[in-house]
Amino acid sequence: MAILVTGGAGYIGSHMAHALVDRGESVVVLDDLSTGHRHAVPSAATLVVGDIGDIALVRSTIKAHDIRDIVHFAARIVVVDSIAQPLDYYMNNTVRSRALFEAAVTSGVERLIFSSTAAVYGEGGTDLIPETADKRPITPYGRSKLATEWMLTDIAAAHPLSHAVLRYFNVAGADPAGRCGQSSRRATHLIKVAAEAVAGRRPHVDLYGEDYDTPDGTCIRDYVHVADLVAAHLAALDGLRAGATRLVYNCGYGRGFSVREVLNVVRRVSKVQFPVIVRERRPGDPARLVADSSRIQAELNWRPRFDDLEVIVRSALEWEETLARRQLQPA
Ligand SMILES: NC(=O)c1ccc[n+]([C@@H]2O[C@H](COP(=O)([O-])OP(=O)(O)OC[C@H]3O[C@@H](n4cnc5c(N)ncnc54)[C@H](O)[C@@H]3O)[C@@H](O)[C@H]2O)c1
Ligand SMILES: O=c1ccn([C@@H]2O[C@H](COP(=O)(O)OP(=O)(O)O[C@H]3O[C@H](CO)[C@@H](O)[C@H](O)[C@H]3O)[C@@H](O)[C@H]2O)c(=O)[nH]1
Repeated sequence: MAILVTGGAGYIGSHMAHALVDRGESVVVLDDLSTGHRHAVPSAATLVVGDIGDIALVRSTIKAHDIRDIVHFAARIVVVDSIAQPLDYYMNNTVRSRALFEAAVTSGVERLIFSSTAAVYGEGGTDLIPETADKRPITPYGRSKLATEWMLTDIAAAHPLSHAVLRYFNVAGADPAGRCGQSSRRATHLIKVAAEAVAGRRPHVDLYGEDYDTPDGTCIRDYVHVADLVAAHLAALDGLRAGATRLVYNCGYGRGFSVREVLNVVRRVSKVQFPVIVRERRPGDPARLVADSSRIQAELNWRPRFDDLEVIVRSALEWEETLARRQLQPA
């Protein structure tokens, strides 16, 4: 019996794959390596290179490895790209997820965890966002994920598929054991981009907009350490295995930091004064997204261990150094 991790060669999925191996599970990763890396997959896991939309491949993988659980990370994730390439985002995030779900329900998979996003909420407003908040995504990325959530809800109402929907806020940092981290070929995430600037891999950081209706005019996000996020997945998996049929949780800390604050922390921790250039707003950026994560804390007893922006930044910087050392950073 094994657990299938789609997108397990990617940033978050590889951390989950390591955590599952660490606790003695048999892990199969399905990844097309479009943005993922072979080196991120734990050596104890089986890597199947292929597409989640390939129903025959997914079915044969489920059968060959007696898969009962799927953790579904595979997706396109760059919000601004989704605005320029909506067809690609709906295809990869929604249509191919449908194929994966069909293969799952017709092959007797019992449980599935889906990577959703704070982007389903759209403009977050000034309060903490609970799971019950209105879903008004403002980008094709957010809509492609919300459509997939709805699809999963409908499928699970008709078929015996217990599931968890985890809506991540802004994920950052790296494996505390130093085995994996964010290795994107074309990084767009703020902390990763700033870490690349510290490492001298980019000349400056662009700051997208300082005219938002926030205290310093820059966007506010809730940055969550990838190790805490993985712990939330393990708790959700255990909850499903213990009999829960549907779980929906925000994954964030409930504390927001502005872009300026994040860049200041990166400069302070790294002691590198990389240049910051103020640009126009980036399309698709809500002013503020901060989680109300009381539900996952109460129901799964999720207790973050790394909820400190300096710790997150330090972890991202260390991974950037590791990448440089191993010369794994992409051209
Ligand atoms: N990074 C964040 O801050 C964040 C926030 C909210 C939600 N998420 C969600 O978390 C998940 C993982 O994101 P990530 O940051 O690790 O991104 P990532 O790009 O590092 O990982 C995605 C992985 O999926 C693979 N993949 C993509 N399409 C595939 C397909 N059709 N078939 C097989 N493999 C495919 C890629 O090769 C890659 O390894 C995504 O679903 C994303 O929407 C991420
Ligand atoms: O070089 C950069 C990169 C980002 N930002 C700003 O930093 C903030 C955070 O941006 P980013 O790190 O790209 O994350 P988001 O766009 O908030 O989106 C991330 O977080 C979402 C959940 O909130 C996920 O769903 C997405 O996959 C993930 O990309 C935004 O205000 C950006 O405009 C900059 O100013 N300069």
